Amino acid sequence: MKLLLDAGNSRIKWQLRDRADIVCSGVDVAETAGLFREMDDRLWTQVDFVAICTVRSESAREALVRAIKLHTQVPVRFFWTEPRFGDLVCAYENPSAMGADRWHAMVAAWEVFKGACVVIDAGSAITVDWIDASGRHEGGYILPGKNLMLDALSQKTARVLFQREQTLASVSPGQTTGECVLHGVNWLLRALAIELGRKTTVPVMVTGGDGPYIKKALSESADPALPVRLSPDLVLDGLAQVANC
Ligand SMILES: Nc1ncnc2c1ncn2[C@@H]1O[C@H](COP(=O)(O)OP(=O)(O)O)[C@@H](O)[C@H]1O
Ligand SMILES: CC(C)(COP(=O)(O)O)[C@@H](O)C(=O)NCCC(=O)O
Ligand SMILES: [K+]
Repeated sequence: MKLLLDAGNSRIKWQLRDRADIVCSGVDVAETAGLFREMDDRLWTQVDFVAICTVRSESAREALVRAIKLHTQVPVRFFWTEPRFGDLVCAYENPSAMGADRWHAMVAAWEVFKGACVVIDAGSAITVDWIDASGRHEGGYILPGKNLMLDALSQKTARVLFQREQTLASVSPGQTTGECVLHGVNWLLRALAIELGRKTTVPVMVTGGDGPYIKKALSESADPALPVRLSPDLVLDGLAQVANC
């Protein structure tokens, strides 16, 4: 069985897969021993390969390897952005500079649609990437995600004081600082989805922690005929494909 990891800037998501079956899974913020609390000794003996997609720092990458080596000595391999995978071709002149999460998300989306599509990953950062009908990556955008926007406001202003409430989905004009900030960020995410829905004629694949919010806004605003698919494990799906498991 293959252990697959997607180490994003906020959270590390992992799954133990037996081909397409997800046998065990977990998520945590840090690469500590507790990351794999859902695994037991019996499952660890069944792991024969570890595949990792990371956008974290080099020191975090090394810490992750140490955390894995506490449990298993099987090969651990990192997968980075490649110039191409099958028909999918990276737009970057220097593909290794593009986040490996973006690449593996695109690999998985291309496998699903096998045609022109947009991939939006609403994680710590929000990334939007376009693929044309031939598999050529046309390019994309990188924007701050919801938490990063809230962090920027609380750290770079003196008097914008608010509590975080992740569940608040309203976009009505706020009447307290907290409402103004939280509704404002929701409004921006919604505006992004509406703009995407208005401009896009090709299927949209959505992933990331704030993916459900983007998907909902897209579904409410775009042409009902526009295919919009939410796939929370998109990066792991792409990684599984590239790692050939
Ligand atoms: N339990 C949660 N912990 C952290 N972020 C969450 C959680 N639930 C939703 N989110 C949202 O998800 C975003 C992070 O998404 P995620 O896909 O985990 O990021 P990354 O891939 O960068 O690690 C945050 O901006 C936040 O708004
Ligand atoms: C843009 C990202 C920060 C997104 O990461 P995430 O929000 O999923 O943690 C990551 O893909 C990254 O570090 N990219 C490197 C720069 C680039 O893609 O051009
Ligand atoms: K992201």
